[in-house]
Amino acid sequence: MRKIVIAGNWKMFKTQAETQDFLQGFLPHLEETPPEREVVLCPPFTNLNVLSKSLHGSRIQLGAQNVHWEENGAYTGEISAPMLTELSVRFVIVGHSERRQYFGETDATVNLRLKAAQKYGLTPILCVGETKEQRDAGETESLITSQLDKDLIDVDQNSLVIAYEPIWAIGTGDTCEAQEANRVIGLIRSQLNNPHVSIQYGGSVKPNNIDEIMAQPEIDGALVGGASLEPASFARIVNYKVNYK
Ligand SMILES: O=C(CO)COP(=O)(O)O
Repeated sequence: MRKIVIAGNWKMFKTQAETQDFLQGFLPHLEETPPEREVVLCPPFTNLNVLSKSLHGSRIQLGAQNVHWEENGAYTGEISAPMLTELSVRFVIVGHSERRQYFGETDATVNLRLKAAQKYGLTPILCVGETKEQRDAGETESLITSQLDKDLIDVDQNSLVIAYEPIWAIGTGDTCEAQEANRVIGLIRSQLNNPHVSIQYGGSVKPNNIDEIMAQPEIDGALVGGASLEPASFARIVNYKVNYK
């Protein structure tokens, strides 16, 4: 069964105090959220502890934004999978384009991180997607195929979420047309060997486009950046309406 997974990627936003304010505004809205929708928050590492206590017993799942492939060691600035699972973290974003672009993440290190996450019972959210230049050059399909081929070597597709995040749509307000996102996600699905993998769309998901995005048959959820920082807008996203016309 493909699950619906709506995840907020907070990137490098929110102190612990701001996180508490967010929860106060956001949690009441979850009463309207259909139970089959998984709601995930991926805050900065520094907020995981406070969230793991505040969310105990709540339906919100915790996610991290990165994980190292070793269990421990001399890797200044990195966090390991056992450190995350101790805080009840269930998901981890791996291979986000900002990690690939600014921090030297490669398909080889993405692959190591995916396998380490799974080894410790974390469900990775693998991000793939093309730049504007690659899209304009007609390279979207080949780029995504290459990312999937390399990233998923020896990765268990029974415990995996994929996010299609076209880089040109991230933080730009320039959303990928819902039908086009649906087409690319269908293509990603055709390259997997497990039909039950949930595949999200990410890139300028907002309250005013979530209904159309979620109406697409191939799209199983969303990875939301900016619009997940504000309680009312993230609430509208997780409470998307299914009767979109
Ligand atoms: O990168 C993203 C989620 O991982 C998308 O960010 P925005 O929703 O701010 O475009």
